[in-house]
Amino acid sequence: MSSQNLVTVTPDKDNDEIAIVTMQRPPVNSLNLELLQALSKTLDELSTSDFRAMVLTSASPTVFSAGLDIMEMYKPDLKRAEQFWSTLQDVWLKLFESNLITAAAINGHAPAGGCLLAMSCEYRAMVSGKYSIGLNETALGIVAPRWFMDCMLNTISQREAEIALTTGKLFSVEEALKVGLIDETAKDKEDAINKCLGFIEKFESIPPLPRSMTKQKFRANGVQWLKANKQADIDEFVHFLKFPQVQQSLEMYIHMLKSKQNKSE
Ligand SMILES: CCCCCCCC/C=C\CC(=O)SCCNC(=O)CCNC(=O)[C@H](O)C(C)(C)COP(=O)(O)OP(=O)(O)OC[C@H]1O[C@@H](n2cnc3c(N)ncnc32)[C@H](O)[C@@H]1OP(=O)(O)O
Repeated sequence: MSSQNLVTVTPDKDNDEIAIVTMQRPPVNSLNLELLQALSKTLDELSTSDFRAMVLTSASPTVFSAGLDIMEMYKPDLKRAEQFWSTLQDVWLKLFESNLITAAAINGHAPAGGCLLAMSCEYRAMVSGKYSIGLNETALGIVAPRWFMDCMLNTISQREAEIALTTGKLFSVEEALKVGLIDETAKDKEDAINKCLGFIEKFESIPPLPRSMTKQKFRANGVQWLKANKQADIDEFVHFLKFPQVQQSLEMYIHMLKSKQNKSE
């Protein structure tokens, strides 16, 4: 699939000022460099378009996004790893600070980087079922960067976030609702999108500029650090990937994912 098709933008059928942004990198929307570049380009285009709101969702029937593509971190080409991390930073900044009203229709699992994308939006509706969401990095032997933590702190309490991150917790849908990691549950993807549209409707009579400026002021603390430390954060990521223990943990995790597949055959 060409990178142009990795993300689609469709106006909502009843309101052409709302963009339905769909990630479609089968099977699990793992965030590789090309999907991140497609997301980054889409966010640039939306920021200068007539759209005033967006709903982020996925074309997969059971996965919103499986997070970062582990193959980008396992035995990486270091130049590509730099570009990969820099693009992830850009996607986060563009989504977290977007002028648009942003909502996520989480139609399946959203671990790690998938959770980050959802938390970067202003509102989350998640389909009920045996899905999970959270920042599970420590369970994989890796450390979520500071700005992932800041993003979670914009969503749930510091205490819940610290316990969740240190234990690598993946929340069930019900648990996520209880701590406020998601705002509502939905019965299916269509219902999740409708709930996002309901959230967007709240701003019908609010002028867009003061709205987005207010949002950005709330979010400024989280983004200031990354803006001031972008290159240091990239260097830390690349340095981190060079540790043999990190590569071993990733190898074991990849093995676990593949053997899980074999077991169910
Ligand atoms: C600056 C300081 C240092 C910073 C250090 C790094 C910080 C890194 C920050 C974020 C990290 C991440 O985002 S890591 C990714 C974390 N993601 C996960 O743990 C999820 C892993 N996947 C799953 O649990 C499941 O796949 C699923 C629940 C999402 C879906 O399950 P399902 O049964 O539907 O699908 P399969 O498990 O059979 O998977 C299908 C297929 O996809 C491959 N796969 C799954 N996830 C990933 C992934 N994240 N990256 C790459 N590939 C993935 C899986 O292996 C299967 O592949 P094959 O069909 O080839 O076997």
